[in-house]
Amino acid sequence: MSNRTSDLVGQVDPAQKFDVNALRRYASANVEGFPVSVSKFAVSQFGHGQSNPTFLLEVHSGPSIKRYVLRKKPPGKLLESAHAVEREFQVLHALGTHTLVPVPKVFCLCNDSSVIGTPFYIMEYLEGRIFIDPKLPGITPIRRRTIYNATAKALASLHSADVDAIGLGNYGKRTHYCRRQVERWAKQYLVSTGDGKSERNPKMLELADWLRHHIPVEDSSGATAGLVHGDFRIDNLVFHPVEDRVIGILDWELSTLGNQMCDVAYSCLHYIVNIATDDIEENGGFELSGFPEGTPSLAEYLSDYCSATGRPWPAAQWKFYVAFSLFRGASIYAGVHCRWIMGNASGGERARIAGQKANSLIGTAWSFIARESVLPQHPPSGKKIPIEYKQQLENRSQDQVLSSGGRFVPSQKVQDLRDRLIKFMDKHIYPAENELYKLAQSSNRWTVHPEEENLKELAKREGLWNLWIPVDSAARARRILTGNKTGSPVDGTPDFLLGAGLTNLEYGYVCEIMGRSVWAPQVFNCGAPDTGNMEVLLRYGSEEQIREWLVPLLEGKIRSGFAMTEPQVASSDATNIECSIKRHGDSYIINGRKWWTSGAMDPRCKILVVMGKTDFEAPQHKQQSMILVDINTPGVNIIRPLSVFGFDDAPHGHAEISFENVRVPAKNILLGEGRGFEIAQGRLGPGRLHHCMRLIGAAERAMQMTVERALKRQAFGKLIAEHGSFLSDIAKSRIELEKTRLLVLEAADQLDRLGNKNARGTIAMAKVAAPNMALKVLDMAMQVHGAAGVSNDTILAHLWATSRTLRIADGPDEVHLGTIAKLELRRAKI
Ligand SMILES: Cc1cc2nc3c(=O)[nH]c(=O)nc-3n(C[C@H](O)[C@H](O)[C@H](O)COP(=O)(O)OP(=O)(O)OC[C@H]3O[C@@H](n4cnc5c(N)ncnc54)[C@H](O)[C@@H]3O)c2cc1C
Repeated sequence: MSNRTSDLVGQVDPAQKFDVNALRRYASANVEGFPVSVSKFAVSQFGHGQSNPTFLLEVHSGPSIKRYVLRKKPPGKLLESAHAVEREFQVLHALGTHTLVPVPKVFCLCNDSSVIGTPFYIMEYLEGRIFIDPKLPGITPIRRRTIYNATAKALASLHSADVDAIGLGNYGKRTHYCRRQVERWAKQYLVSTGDGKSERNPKMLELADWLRHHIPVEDSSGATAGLVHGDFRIDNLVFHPVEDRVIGILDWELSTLGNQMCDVAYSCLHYIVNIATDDIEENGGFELSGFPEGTPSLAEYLSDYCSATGRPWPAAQWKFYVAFSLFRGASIYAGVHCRWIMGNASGGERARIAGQKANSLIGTAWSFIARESVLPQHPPSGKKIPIEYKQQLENRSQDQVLSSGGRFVPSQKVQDLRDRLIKFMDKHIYPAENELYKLAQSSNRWTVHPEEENLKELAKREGLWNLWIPVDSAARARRILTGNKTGSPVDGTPDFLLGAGLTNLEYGYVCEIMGRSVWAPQVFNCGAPDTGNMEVLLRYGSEEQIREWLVPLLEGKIRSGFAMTEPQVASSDATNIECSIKRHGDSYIINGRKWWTSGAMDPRCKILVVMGKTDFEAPQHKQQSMILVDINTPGVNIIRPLSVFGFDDAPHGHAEISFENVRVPAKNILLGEGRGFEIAQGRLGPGRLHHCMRLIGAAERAMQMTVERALKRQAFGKLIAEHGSFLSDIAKSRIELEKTRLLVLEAADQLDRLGNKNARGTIAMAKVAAPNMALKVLDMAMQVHGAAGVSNDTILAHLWATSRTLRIADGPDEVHLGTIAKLELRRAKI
């Protein structure tokens, strides 16, 4: 069984209390995005872990609650070089900024002890699961293997960090790590034991001698050197709330540069000894007490690590590394016990038995040294990959399209962007979903959650911004904004606003990831209807329109709406539209009624693209025009928000709006009178495909949730995953999803190569196929989730409602089917 991170907190230990008001003042001045008006500031303490006291900060501001984690040095006199929170901050900052190693984001470091008594830092709170017991009780055997594999991969990822490239080149000395460590922990042991302290064990001093004489040669060459975590155990990892992958590696107090095999051995100690917090028995590890079903053997775990890092098999040196880890553990426990005796250990009563645990580890080290063989000469054969491991590899290939060639294989650049997006979603979007929903369901629903704006800034900084902008449209904007005739990037241009230079096909691979959450697209400034409206301005906007409206939209400072559909006429046929746009001197006067103007309820919405008729007598497709209307213009009346199966999509919303004698400057017309249809075609092609791409992501999330659920829940004596009907449903869903993904990518590719008009048939096919596929997959997912699936406790119902609207919005299925059929018949006639 796992613990939710939030379950591990309790009241603050009286010995650890500090000035909460001083902390609050400091945080509001130094933590970016810290709420301005705080109604309640609650502090609780994490009970798990015994070294640097760690606290949960809950900051209430109106209906929203933000959570942070604070880590500080313990109060009182401390052992030299221990509890270095400054170093923890440094390593977390470097890894979080420059690598994909899963770590919580850090906000600020305070070295000033006058604030709360000791230095401290504040970091992101990760909502997830922590497995305190390495036996993983309550977890199905097949998931145990995945969790262990994820652990080996997390260790491999941190060991693969290029410390010189990320500013940690001087974080420690790389060579002779073990030699220095043996001396350090021997010395620490002496300091912690003796008169009036923990009782000294002579076997520990002998153990230090044995280690001094068996240090591996690689320790002096630095061959196994790099970033070392120093306390890498499964209970220092936060796993995703439902998925079996690591989202955060915690507790970096002992990190440094050095011999990474020490980390590896330490992460395996539960195979050798029972390190459960309140058990002091010797030699009680998995190898003796038995493996919980599904757990990989030590050799299999090591082999996972070695293949992820490309490390040689460590059979020859293994005895040293394990003995050293036990030795170091014993010294740490002796230190904890010593601090308990002196009355300043965080971790309270558990610290009391730490002296006995130290002796137990010393005893285990000597029995391990006495063993004849500690590891097979070679890693286990890779021939028999367990089914669940295979499954994980297959899952991986859904997220990491392997670059082994083929037509729809993204470039390295796109793959990198995709990886970064996946990490961003894991770290920031999924954990924020609940908070965002809470506000969207409260009486303040039509306000923007500050976290959404914070995430936008973060996405901008990480270069995950405006990725939807096609290369050609970016070039036009660049030409207009910089006067550079070639449209190629030049120094000083606002280039970060103009996307990553992706084609529509390339965008398909990344947009799909955003579609996994209804909240994600706008965080990356890639949400509808803004992208369609920005596309209109990029392609057809005058220089003045671009400067006034496009730039703030690209910056994400404002949002927009697209007002075409009207309640009184069948708007799937836009020739029916009745809204009038009449020229009067230097102005146009607009009169009409629109509904389903998405985004118009959003307080950030400042501009509407309105479609209406400038000439009711002109040929049928020349009557319509599009015009820009500032939403604050007199006569623009927001009548009500509409809802979809009860979801009003606050704060974005879908508005009914009346336009009563709305006067706008004539220069607001787009492209010219009678050009509305032409613009609509340009707007709708890519916009439709974006919907399809996001629907692939929604279906992919549903598949993932379905599988996870089916592997956890039992009905009639077996897992849902073991029932035949489920197997058939999930397989069929996968077929549907993959077919549709290929069709959507094909349409995007045709859009790039053939243009909007010539790609329209395939775009229409994708527009019909994608929502219908997503609905089927989501329906299956809801079925597997039972009643929970149709409730708002999972995201499935909202994703289903959104997918259902896309059989109507941006053209009902029948209209697209008509287009496909017409083209098919025309082809037959040729
Ligand atoms: C959540 C949501 C968001 C939206 N956002 C926007 C927005 O931001 N801006 C905007 O302007 N509009 C928006 N819309 C409106 C949407 O684009 C229209 O609803 C859509 O174009 C259909 O128009 P209509 O509702 O008038 O249906 P109608 O045109 O009345 O059509 C009703 C039905 O008639 C049938 N039908 C229509 N044409 C044919 C045909 N050729 N052959 C056979 N049967 C046919 C279909 O079954 C169709 O569903 C949104 C809609 C929803 C649900």
